[in-house]
Amino acid sequence: MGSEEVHPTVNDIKEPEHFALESRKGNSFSWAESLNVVIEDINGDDDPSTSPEASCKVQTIDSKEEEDSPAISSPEGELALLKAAHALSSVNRRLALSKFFDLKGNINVFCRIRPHSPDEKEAPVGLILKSLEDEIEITSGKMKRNYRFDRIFEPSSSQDDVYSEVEPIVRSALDGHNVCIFAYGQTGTGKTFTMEGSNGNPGIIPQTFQHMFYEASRESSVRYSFSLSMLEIYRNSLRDLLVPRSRGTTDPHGRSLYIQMAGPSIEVENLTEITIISANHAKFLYHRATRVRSTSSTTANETSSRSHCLVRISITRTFSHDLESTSTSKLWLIDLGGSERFSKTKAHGRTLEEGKFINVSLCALADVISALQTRQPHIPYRNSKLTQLLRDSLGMDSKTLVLVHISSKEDDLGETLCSLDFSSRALGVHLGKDFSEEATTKKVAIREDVLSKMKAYEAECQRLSDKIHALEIVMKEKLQSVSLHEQDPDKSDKNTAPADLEHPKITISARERIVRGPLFALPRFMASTVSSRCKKRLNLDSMDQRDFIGEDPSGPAKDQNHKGHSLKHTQKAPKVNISPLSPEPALDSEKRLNPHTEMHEFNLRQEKINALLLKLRKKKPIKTDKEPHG
Ligand SMILES: Nc1ncnc2c1ncn2[C@@H]1O[C@H](COP(=O)(O)OP(=O)(O)OP(=O)(O)O)[C@@H](O)[C@H]1O
Repeated sequence: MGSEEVHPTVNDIKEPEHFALESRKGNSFSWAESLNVVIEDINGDDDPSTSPEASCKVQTIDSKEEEDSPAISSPEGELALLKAAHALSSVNRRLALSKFFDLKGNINVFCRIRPHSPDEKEAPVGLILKSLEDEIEITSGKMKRNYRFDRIFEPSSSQDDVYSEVEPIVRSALDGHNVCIFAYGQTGTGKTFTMEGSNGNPGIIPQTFQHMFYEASRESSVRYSFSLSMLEIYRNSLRDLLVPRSRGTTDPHGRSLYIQMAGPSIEVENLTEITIISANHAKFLYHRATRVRSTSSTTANETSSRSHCLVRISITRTFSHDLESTSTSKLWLIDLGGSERFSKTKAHGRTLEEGKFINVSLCALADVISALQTRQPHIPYRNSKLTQLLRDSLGMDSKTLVLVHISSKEDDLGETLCSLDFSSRALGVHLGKDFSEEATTKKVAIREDVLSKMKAYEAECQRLSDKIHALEIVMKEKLQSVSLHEQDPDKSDKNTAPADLEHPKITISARERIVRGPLFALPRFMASTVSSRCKKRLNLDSMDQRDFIGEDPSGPAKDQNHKGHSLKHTQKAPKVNISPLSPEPALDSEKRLNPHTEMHEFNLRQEKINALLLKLRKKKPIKTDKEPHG
């Protein structure tokens, strides 16, 4: 009997991403949990004969047993089982993440308090600012006010503290959700510091680049491709930051950017989009783009941002069981222009105009978030370019995180209260949320529990991935030694254990391996990486790889050195799509996840997994007679 007919393959079961997205509908949690028990039962972690280590051994089983347990009587079967377990852990992780957001809500508001800068000549008079768990208490004279947040970062909090709380939301963008992360606050309170960071103290944006590529390298059933766009909204008009700006025009090619509705999704016509091939590549492009951002000196900040700066990462996922099947999500990382009180900043002329535009669009954003929080039938997206642009990434199943920045200086009290009021609206604290101590403690405990489960599933995924890779290496070695034997039996006999030859079914020909798809594909370490595939396709005329591969281009000296390359590169036409993973355009609104189709697929796959597990359960322990190879 051909092994393909006998062995359940990962193609039957391996695609968890579709159904993971529908975790909130139906009973997927209990389903996943019960499957987990079954898998553990079969896998028998405590039983050395069925442990993944044992999978690396050549197994001797009688033919009766082989018939009964075809799935794991061979390395291929063992691999299928490991991949099934990996897929399941992956589902569990995604379900835990969805549950986490169910508990937290799709809109989260954090607060970061800026520390006093060491070079401030006199110690500033501070507000009596207490942060009690998730609450801030402001006392100034007779005034005392309390504000709630999902999370508060004290002045002593590090960039890593912040990113560890942001990480789940970035993870959910990788799982297919649209995500917006905003830095909001008064001028000079540290928005750019939080988003961008400094040398040696990277903020959310560089850490996200790093995280994305790390996660992509760990995934075996989904391939990711990422592309980057950057724009600013300056005085209510859009500017592409990935093209060089010549004096007096927003775009040397004379193109204007238009916001367009493409079905349910929003596109920006003429916006440059560059496929990014590594975290360093992304950082390089980011730093180059920020140099053309509109900034000027104000009383509050020497390099005050006079616009909203938006980084858009389009994440295209290609499912390895079906290369035709792709989905694209958007991750927006937004450094908003600073909110201002003109009586305080004494702004005039152009600076005053810029400030007005910023304030108007911030109000529009607050209105949209507030309408979403209170589930209004009408969401006023059209009131500003900012909210029009983010229409498909705010609301519905998208995740939103607002990081409100405040100063603890008494002098900034007015601005601080404005920012806190904005956050109250966004968080909906006055909308009858149950904030009793008991309810909060309970909620926090559940959240922690879900989060720790999620981390445990992540660790499990990693463990299984390692085992899969180890087994693939062993299989590959066997395959090589058997092909050697076929070419020159005398030579290869010396290297090949007789037991190997007793089990010729592991000798899958190269042709078969291709036909049989990803399960039997080359081990991961031999396959070309995203980066190498991209490199091949990349037009080296338009992009100097040395600019970003293996080096962090963020340093000013380096930026200078590469100015020539940058300019050359930015002359490219927009929408550079050199994705090696999908022949389709990186952005395909048609293929965005449809909840109904997803649910249907979920049910189908659930049935398949049940059938497979029933089959696997009949298996008896396998006797082994040889130590692992690798
Ligand atoms: N948490 C922090 N730790 C250390 N330094 C900080 C922190 N937050 C802000 N700063 C410093 O404060 C200064 C102003 O910060 P930043 O430029 O990030 O403010 P901003 O809110 O982006 O201002 P604007 O709206 O005017 O652009 C910078 O020198 C920055 O390095």
